This record gives sequence, structure tokens and C-alpha cells, in this order.
Amino acid sequence: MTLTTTPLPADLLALDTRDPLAHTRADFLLPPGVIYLDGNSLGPLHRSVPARLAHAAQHEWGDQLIRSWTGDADWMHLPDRVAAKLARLIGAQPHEIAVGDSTSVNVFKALAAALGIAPAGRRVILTDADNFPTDLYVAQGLNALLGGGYELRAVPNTEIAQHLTPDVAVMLLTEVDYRTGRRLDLGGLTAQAHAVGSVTIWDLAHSAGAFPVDLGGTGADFAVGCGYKFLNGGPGAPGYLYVAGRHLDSAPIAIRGWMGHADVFEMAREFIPAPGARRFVPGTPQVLGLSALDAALDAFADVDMQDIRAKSLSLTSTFMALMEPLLARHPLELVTPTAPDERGSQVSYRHPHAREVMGQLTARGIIGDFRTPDILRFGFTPLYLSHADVWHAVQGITAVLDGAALDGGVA
Ligand SMILES: Cc1ncc(COP(=O)(O)O)c(C=O)c1O
Ligand SMILES: Nc1c(O)cccc1C(=O)C[C@H](N)C(=O)O
Repeated sequence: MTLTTTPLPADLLALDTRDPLAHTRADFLLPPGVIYLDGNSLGPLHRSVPARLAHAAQHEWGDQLIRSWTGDADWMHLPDRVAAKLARLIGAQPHEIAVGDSTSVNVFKALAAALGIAPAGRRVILTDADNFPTDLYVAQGLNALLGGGYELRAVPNTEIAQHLTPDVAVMLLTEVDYRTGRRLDLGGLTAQAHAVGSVTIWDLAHSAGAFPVDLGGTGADFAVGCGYKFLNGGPGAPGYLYVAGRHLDSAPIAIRGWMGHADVFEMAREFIPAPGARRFVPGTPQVLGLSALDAALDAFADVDMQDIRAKSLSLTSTFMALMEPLLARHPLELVTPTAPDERGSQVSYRHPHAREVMGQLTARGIIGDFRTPDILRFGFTPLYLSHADVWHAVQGITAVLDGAALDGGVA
């Protein structure tokens, strides 16, 4: 990547100098010459992960073989240990979290459970028309499986509140929109949903690890999320399902498996659920993926999530301010809300040649995302990004947008 020679403004240097999270950058193995603005899609490699994976493969698997399920490695309880680390980040109790499976599978488990405890006779699943595709597809598929008797009411995310009517069985929302970065009011919408008797499911894919989440305090019923984005668990890292403690005994378990049984090796014919949300982990835990996630979560051990949020807002507002002059001379449109409460940890713009722009940025080592149809998406992760990174990224974006190739028009 070509770094600009324009000096870093003193105010940005000052922000980095007094950054309480500056030390955590050294914990991530980022390649030189890269400004990584895509940790909201795949978090980078945490320093502790390679050794942990090597230990899990060579010692726990290679040497200890099957003994690791119950021996020192205690693979059997690895999902529970990861749940304990995750709990603080999302305002949950460890026993309310089932770690394992993809987020998509967890959406299925959550929706089946939520429909099972919703008031009888309700037939509406309320969601965001622009929700991440997997959430929409799972709802469509589960509805088909249940005989098609539900209406999937998909409305703009700015109109959720007015569609929360007493026929809504379940409200299925993603807190932060993956395209625009708009953050919904999790607490407020949960309260409104409860006021009309609806059950809530929150997809925290772009929330957990990016800012504090308080599932317990807001009274949310169910939640799901990814392990490989802001939690840095690595490609294909296990996701998780949150079930509020008050629902554990009544929420139906759609995928019952032997690993969710109270006594796994009893091999009983009857399913007796394990205590806590562990009952929602149906099959054999994904040990290698869980090991990486377990190690990566230590990045948050000594970090105050309020510091993460404060720095995230500082990084995103700095980025928006530095980008502002470009909006006057390029067909760029900011689609992320400027109000701090209404955005997550990403900033997105529409541009008619967004795909080509992101291709050129990536070639310069400024890695963000293109999302259909015309979105340039930049994710900001406070654990390893600085205001200097933001400055250099905007210099690179300026060079690409002002460059002849795009000015000439890209098909
Ligand atoms: C909001 C949201 N939900 C779910 C997913 C997908 O989860 P998975 O592919 O792990 O099932 C993603 C991203 O891939 C996402 O952004
Ligand atoms: N999960 C992904 C994958 O397996 C490959 C490429 C990208 C992803 C993503 O995470 C996409 C992401 N959910 C998004 O917000 O766009």
C-alpha cells in the first residue's frame, strides 16, 4: 500500500496518544501494508490463536486422542467455557448461551423456539425487509415446514414500531443493518414488542464485540450471533444462541441431539434436556473452531466495552468527517446514520461504481467490502484500528476516487 505523505493532523494524533485501547493492536497479527476495515465480516488473527490451534491439534487430538473429550482438555465442556467468556459481552448469564453451529442454524433454532412460546393463535413473524438474507430465508423455510400458516411481514426497519400489532407472534430483527450500519433500538423495540405480547429474536452478528449489548437488562427473549466477525474466532467459527433463562424450560428444542442431553453417555431413548442453554447444542462440538474462538475471546478479557464503544464512535465520526469533502465532488451518498445512537461500528456509502472502487482500494491494501447493489462498506474495530489508520484510509479513498480510471467512468 502507498501511504500518503500528508502528515497526520495533530488532533488525530492526540486521540491516538490518549487511546486506552492502543495496546491491544499488538495482539493482532495483521499483515504489513494493510488497513483492515473488514473485521465486521472476518475478524483478523489474534496472536494467541495459532499456538492454541497447534496445541489442540498436536497435543489434545494427536497425543490424547479420544481421551480429550473428558480428560484435561475437557472438550465436552468447551462450548460452556466459551459461553462464559461471551456472556459479559452480551449481558447474558453463561447458562443462557449455547455456543455452536452456524448463525443460520441458530436462527432456525431460535425461531422455532420463539414460535413455540408465542401466544396461541398469532400468525405473524415481523422482520426487516432488508434483514440479512439468511434470517429471511430461515423464516421462509421454517414457515414452509410448519405448513405455511405464518405471514412473514417484512417492512422497512424504520417502520418496525408501527407494525408491532397484537397479531405479531415473533419479531425477528438484526440490531445493526449489514449494509447501512443503522442500529435499531434493541431495548425500546423489545419493550414495545413485549407490550403487545410478542416474542423477540435479535441477530447480534454486527453487535457483539463491537459495542456493549445488554440482553438481560433489556429483557430480550432470544438472540443469535456470529463468532467470526467482531469476536475474531476465525473463518467459520461457531455461532451462538441466547435463550433468556425464564424461557429455558418452556422453549421447544427443534433440533434435539444427544449432546444436548442431560447425561450424554447414558444413551437413553428419551431426551432429557441438559440444564441451561446447553440443551440447544445438538451435536458434537466443533472443537477446533471452538478452540480458536476461545483463545480469541481473551482479547476482551481486560477491556471495558464502554471504551470500545467510545473509540468506535470516535473512529466512525472521524471517518465520516474526513470523507465529507469527497461527497461534494463524487457521486457518493452516506447511508449510515450520523446520530451516534443510530449506528453500529461501520460506515457505508452508495457509489455507482462501488464494486470497482472497492477493488481498487483492496489493491492498495485498504480492505473493506462491496455489498450489492452499490454499497462501499467500511468496518471499524477499536481493538486494532487507530485514528491514523482512518486518516490513511481516507487518503487512499481520495486517491482512488480522484483517479482517472473512475472519473472516466467504469462500466
Ligand atoms: C446479520 C447476519 N446474520 C447471519 C449471518 C450469517 O451467518 P452464518 O453464515 O454464520 O450462518 C451474517 C453474515 O454472514 C450476518 O451478517
Ligand atoms: N460469512 C461470510 C462468509 O462465509 C464469506 C464471506 C462473507 C461472509 C460474511 O460474513 C458476510 C457478512 N455477514 C456481511 O455482513 O456481509
